[in-house]
Amino acid sequence: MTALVELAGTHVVHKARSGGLFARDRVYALTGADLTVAAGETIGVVGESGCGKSTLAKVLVGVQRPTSGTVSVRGRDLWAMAPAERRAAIGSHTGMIFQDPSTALNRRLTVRQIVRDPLDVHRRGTCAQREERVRELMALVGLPRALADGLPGQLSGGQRQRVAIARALALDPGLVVADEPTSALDVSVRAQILNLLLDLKERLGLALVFVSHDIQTVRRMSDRVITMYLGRIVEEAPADRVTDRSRHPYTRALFSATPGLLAPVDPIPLVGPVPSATRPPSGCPFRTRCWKADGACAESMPEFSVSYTLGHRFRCHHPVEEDQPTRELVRQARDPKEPV
Ligand SMILES: Nc1ncnc2c1ncn2[C@@H]1O[C@H](COP(=O)(O)OP(=O)(O)OP(=O)(O)O)[C@@H](O)[C@H]1O
Repeated sequence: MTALVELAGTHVVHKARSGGLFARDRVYALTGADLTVAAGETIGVVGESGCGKSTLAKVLVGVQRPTSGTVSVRGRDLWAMAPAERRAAIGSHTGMIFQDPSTALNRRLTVRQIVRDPLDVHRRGTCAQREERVRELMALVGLPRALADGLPGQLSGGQRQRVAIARALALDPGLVVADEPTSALDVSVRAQILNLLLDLKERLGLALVFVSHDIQTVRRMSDRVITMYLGRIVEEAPADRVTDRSRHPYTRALFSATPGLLAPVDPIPLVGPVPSATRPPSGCPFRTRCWKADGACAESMPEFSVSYTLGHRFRCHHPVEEDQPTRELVRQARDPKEPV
């Protein structure tokens, strides 16, 4: 498999927003992320709000510079490149689709100008070739030609997201990262946009990284699913195993709480809230809510273990047995004195 983009030991640490000018608080938005995105695959990213999904997405497309660690695009360290070279690499290899097309698109530009913008910035082809490419892209995402001179404010939410997708595809990138691409849209058009993304992925051989709170959709769209917790990737599993054969207790809990996936089973009860990303717990970040946690979990963050099945890895001192039914875990979590 050719790696399009690769993260190695990548960290993102922010200054806390609420802390004031001289505050020392740091937000550990992404901690030690290792990830390879290969040509043509779809990776779904799941986890609770604030766990670092958007940060991971932005790091993959070069919008967010990591505090440490590397981001390699086709084998070359993105942040070791000169700025002009980096901009060219980001533009030609990656595209990003944001959650809300009404804020992501410049309201004063026409559809034609928005879709053409990356071609102008990266000086692709002649003027006539750029116009031809805009027509091609609009057709590709199912936008009628008549909308070329319209403004974003004159379009429906679904049409605006199609414009954003056309712009993301303008330079023919190998990887498109979609961060909650349908959550700002009416329920009736969500399926159309998801189907469009899947169709484009097939037709263009794109790799797709898909971030969403909608776990059912992530599972349906993806080849592999990544679970994040408090800035860390804690599990990576093939999509057809992640629902009921995942090994990390947190992944099992997350999927057990998603209606319709594991019926009939109650959600695994977790104790307490997600800790603050400014003060993550020592060792495994999930230990404060995990029914399996013991002293070892407070001591160290386990390394990734590789399961029997290729492409499945997880970081846990006390992983769930592969064939252990989730309803058994619900019982254990309700009565932690039961042997694990
Ligand atoms: N620019 C920033 N400055 C300070 N903190 C930030 C910044 N960007 C993100 N964070 C914090 O980093 C953590 C990870 O944020 P991120 O947006 O990646 O999470 P997320 O999983 O995408 O959340 P959601 O699902 O709610 O969109 C959060 O605690 C967030 O508040």
